[in-house]
Amino acid sequence: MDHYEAGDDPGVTFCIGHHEPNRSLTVTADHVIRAHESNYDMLTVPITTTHFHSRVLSLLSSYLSDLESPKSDRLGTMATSQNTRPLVIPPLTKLDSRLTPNEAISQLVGVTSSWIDLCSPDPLIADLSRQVFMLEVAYAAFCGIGYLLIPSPKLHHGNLHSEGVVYYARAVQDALSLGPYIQFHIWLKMVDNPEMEVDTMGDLAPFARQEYLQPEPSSSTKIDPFGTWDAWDLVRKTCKYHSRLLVALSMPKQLPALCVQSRWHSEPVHLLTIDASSFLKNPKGYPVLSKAHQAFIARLMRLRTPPWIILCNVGPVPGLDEPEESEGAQSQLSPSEYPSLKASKKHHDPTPHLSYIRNLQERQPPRTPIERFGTGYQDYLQAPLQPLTVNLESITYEVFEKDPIKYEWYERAITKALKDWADQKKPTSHPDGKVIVAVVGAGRGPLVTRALKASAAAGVEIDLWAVEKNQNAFVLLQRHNENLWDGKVTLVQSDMRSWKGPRVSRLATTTTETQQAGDESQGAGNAASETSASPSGLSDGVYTHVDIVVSELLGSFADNELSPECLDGINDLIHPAHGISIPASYSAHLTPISAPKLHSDIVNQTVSNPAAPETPYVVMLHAIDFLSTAESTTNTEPLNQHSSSRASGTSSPTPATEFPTPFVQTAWTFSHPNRNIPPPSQTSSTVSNAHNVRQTRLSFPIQNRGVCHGIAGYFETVLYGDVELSTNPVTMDAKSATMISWFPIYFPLKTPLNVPDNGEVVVTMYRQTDDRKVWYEWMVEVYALERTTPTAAWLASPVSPAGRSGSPGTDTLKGKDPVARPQGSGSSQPGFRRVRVGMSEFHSSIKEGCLM
Ligand SMILES: C[S@@+](CC[C@H](N)C(=O)[O-])C[C@H]1O[C@@H](n2cnc3c(N)ncnc32)[C@H](O)[C@@H]1O
Repeated sequence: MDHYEAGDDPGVTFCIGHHEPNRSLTVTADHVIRAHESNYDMLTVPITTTHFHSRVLSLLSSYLSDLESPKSDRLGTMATSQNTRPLVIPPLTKLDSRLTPNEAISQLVGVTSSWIDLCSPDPLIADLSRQVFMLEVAYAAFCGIGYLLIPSPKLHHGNLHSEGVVYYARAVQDALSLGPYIQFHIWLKMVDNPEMEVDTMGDLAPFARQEYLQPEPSSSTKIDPFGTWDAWDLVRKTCKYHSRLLVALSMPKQLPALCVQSRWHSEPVHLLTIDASSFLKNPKGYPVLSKAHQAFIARLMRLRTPPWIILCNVGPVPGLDEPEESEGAQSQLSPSEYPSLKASKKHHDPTPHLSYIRNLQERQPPRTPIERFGTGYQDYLQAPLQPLTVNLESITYEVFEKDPIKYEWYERAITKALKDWADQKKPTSHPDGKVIVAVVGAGRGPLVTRALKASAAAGVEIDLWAVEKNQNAFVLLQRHNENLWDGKVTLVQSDMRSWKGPRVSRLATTTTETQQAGDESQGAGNAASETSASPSGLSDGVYTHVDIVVSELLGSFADNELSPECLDGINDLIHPAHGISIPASYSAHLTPISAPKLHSDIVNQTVSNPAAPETPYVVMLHAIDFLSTAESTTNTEPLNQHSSSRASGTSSPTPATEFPTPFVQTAWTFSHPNRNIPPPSQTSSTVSNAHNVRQTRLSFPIQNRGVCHGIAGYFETVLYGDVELSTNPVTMDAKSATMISWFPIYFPLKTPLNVPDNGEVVVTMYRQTDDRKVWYEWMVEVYALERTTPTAAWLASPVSPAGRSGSPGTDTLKGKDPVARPQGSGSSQPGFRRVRVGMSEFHSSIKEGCLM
């Protein structure tokens, strides 16, 4: 592949904003220019003023003073007409907002009021909050605001936990229609820490009437690592994965476990807010972020849409919130250049947090060639190739040929096979003693070149044949044979399934003649034609076997581009005793994933393409979360999360300590030559493909609750001996690191399935065929672990986010994969049983099946 100079990479540019919660001015274009001069890219603005806040509070208190205490009606409901009598907030006045439609508006992120409580259990407070929110959204939309930051739902009300999030979600759903050009960012903490959720002066929450609150004898103060994610999940589901509904993630001083970081990495985090309190101080007293924070930011910045960073409570923008500071010069210093605070005044940096983040931007690790190769393909859904019915373009072959590993590994495999052939003194199928090698599906010929190199490296003479059905690529093969290969290769333009095999002369060969001969045994339509430099006396030639067949017909899920069917077509041509196929075998691997972005894209596509949710896609998986991981979630083993695509693009190896290792299992395997193909039926003219049907049912323990949107698929292949290729994230580094030819495959679920903590996902999958095409069928079941008898063990092992105590129903784990198995096996634990709590429909890609 191309070599990139480090200087070629423009790197990531951070977009950085400034948040001042009490900004009390009308932000104009001048202010924005001043912010730009200070090196900020944008500013936040509150939609309404303290005047509006006071107005709502006085309205509420006078209303409450006239109100009778809430009572239940005869049916025991508190929602009587008396209790829900509406309090209507009059429209905004000029004192209620400083926002005005001006040239600055596109550089602003509006912030709705944080003092409301859309989740309040008191219908009066919830409704009042909803009105405030709607007035603010409507006014922001009127002014032309494009981005809104919506403070998070309040999760704790006395003893009630997350009960009102659905009211919040419903209000956001309305807001999406009210502001049709606004992107809504729900401002969420990474974890739910009840102690961090404190009411401040003027908040509406404390006005909730006691009658609606549960008594609070033992209110839990336990941190729930997935508590805020749960709230987000509810909101985005209510809003049907709306494309304008995004996450603003607040980065805490103490980062949560990797499994929580991974979860947020898979969600549409478009704003990342960093409060001054999340910074540490370096020895010189300057604000810096911990290594873990830096790594998390680096991870987010490699996403297809990197989030904007908003700095909060970091002091004023010079000349804006505090005009006297405007003289201060903006500094851009590397950490070593940071002056001591005690240093002279001329080094005073008025925006040290911003300088640090800008410096961090400069220090982002350069993207690897592979990352650059895949730029723009992260989470981009591509339909798999139809290799038999569609002839590839030259540019597609060109992309394949950039792979720095694949061809190298093929050459190693062929070299080893030839050496072994010679060492084992195996007879050859050629009367001259040459080993007959056929590259089938030769494309533009890179494997042909490698086979010639392997022959030279091994010191073993070969008779080389190249078979290709793409007539356009065949032109290049002819040209290469003349210019690169010295006419040493016999070219056959044919579908390999109708090729009769190599013909050799019993006579000694010469290489003087080039001729094209119709294969008399073929019909005119699919005639195989040979362009041959040898042997001479072709008319006397006899068909013989191939000793080594070399092919590269693999798809992202191994067999999905019909390698088994194509190689079956030449199975009988391979020498029955000594013949070798490179690859010797290949297997499909899978694991369930959370992939909200892919789900949202497929939902959108379904409008025009009803088959969209039942299509397996080739996709460079990036914003995903592995639901089943093989090790403790606090594990920090290095891992490349993603592999690559068949087509245009590649994987993005991610730095170490990024992801818990996924639990990836083998679905099925194919081997070649296949000595077990049943003989053709006496009673049917069509050849049965039933032997290429496969089925599997695999169980995946789930540590942390989440949503299963679909299944990620990978492949591994043994080319020859110990020479292997892999896109499986668990083995790819060991087997074929930096290979770029394939992205993973993704089997979506029409309806995502929620999975509980310590749950289990069971995937059932088929490879189906009707002798004309091949397709896949898949379904997912979700199991929860139910306690049947109380045991001391259960009481002593509550659900732990940082390391599960056991997993249910792993009885189908057959230990096929050489990875550490998740601990425990819930179904075999005494006192537990598996309960099915969710199930997808059977999905089938028959409409998009691969034609044989
Ligand atoms: C993935 S490409 C590989 C091309 C080349 N070997 C390489 O590695 O760059 C697969 C090639 O096999 C060819 N092919 C697929 N099925 C075939 C068949 N049944 N008979 C002949 N060629 C086939 C395709 O046209 C394509 O050129």
